[in-house]
Amino acid sequence: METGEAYQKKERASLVAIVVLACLALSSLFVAFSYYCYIRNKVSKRHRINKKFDCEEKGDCQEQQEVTDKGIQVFTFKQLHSATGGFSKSNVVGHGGFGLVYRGVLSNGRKVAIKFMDNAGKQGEEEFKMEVELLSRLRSPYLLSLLGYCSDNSHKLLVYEFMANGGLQEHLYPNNRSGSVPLRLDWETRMRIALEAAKGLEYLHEHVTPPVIH
Ligand SMILES: Nc1ncnc2c1ncn2[C@@H]1O[C@H](COP(=O)(O)OP(=O)(O)OP(=O)(O)O)[C@@H](O)[C@H]1O
Repeated sequence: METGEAYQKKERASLVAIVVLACLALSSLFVAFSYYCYIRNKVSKRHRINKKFDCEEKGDCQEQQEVTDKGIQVFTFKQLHSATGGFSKSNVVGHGGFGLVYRGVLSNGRKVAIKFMDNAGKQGEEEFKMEVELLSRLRSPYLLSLLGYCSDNSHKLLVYEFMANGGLQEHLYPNNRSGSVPLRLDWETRMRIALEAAKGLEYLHEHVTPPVIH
């Protein structure tokens, strides 16, 4: 007959054995899972590289378009070059504080406005990325959205939705070089434009952190 003390000892030993076995099982599971993640990451990396080489060989890299977490596309200079017919003069639609603005058509047929930065060399990569980051946070139905950008050291460009009717400024002061035909606006339309422009400003001043004040 086992004494009560011996029985308790046995019970403790089996409890310790169970705990040790459970810990071992958990650690093996953890090691196996980490190894699985590592292999999966490696395989998908290789897959991405192969795809990149494939598309570069075939010359159709549009499908592999890089997109930031804010949904902003990262274009190559080559893509924007071909979208604007080699930045041809005939595609210049304006000139602003950033630089020349070109009309362009992306490979998927989307019409865009491409702002080509003057003196790109003077602005650092980080500074430009910060600007892109700020612009990509602006989302309002009253503002033109930034669709993407390109930054390859010597070239910095921003890609926006294209305003088919040109900017409001051209309609207020139609004798500029963009050549857009002034719209005939009734008073109701003028009031709507003024109200929506004010809503765009309100968004920039009141709903963006830090506020954009120009
Ligand atoms: N998205 C667009 N679609 C069509 N045309 C555009 C677009 N963006 C700019 N433009 C044209 O390019 C011109 C210059 O625009 P841009 O925004 O660079 O200068 P801006 O209005 O003076 O502003 P900023 O001083 O901030 O650069 C506009 O007046 C307009 O004719």
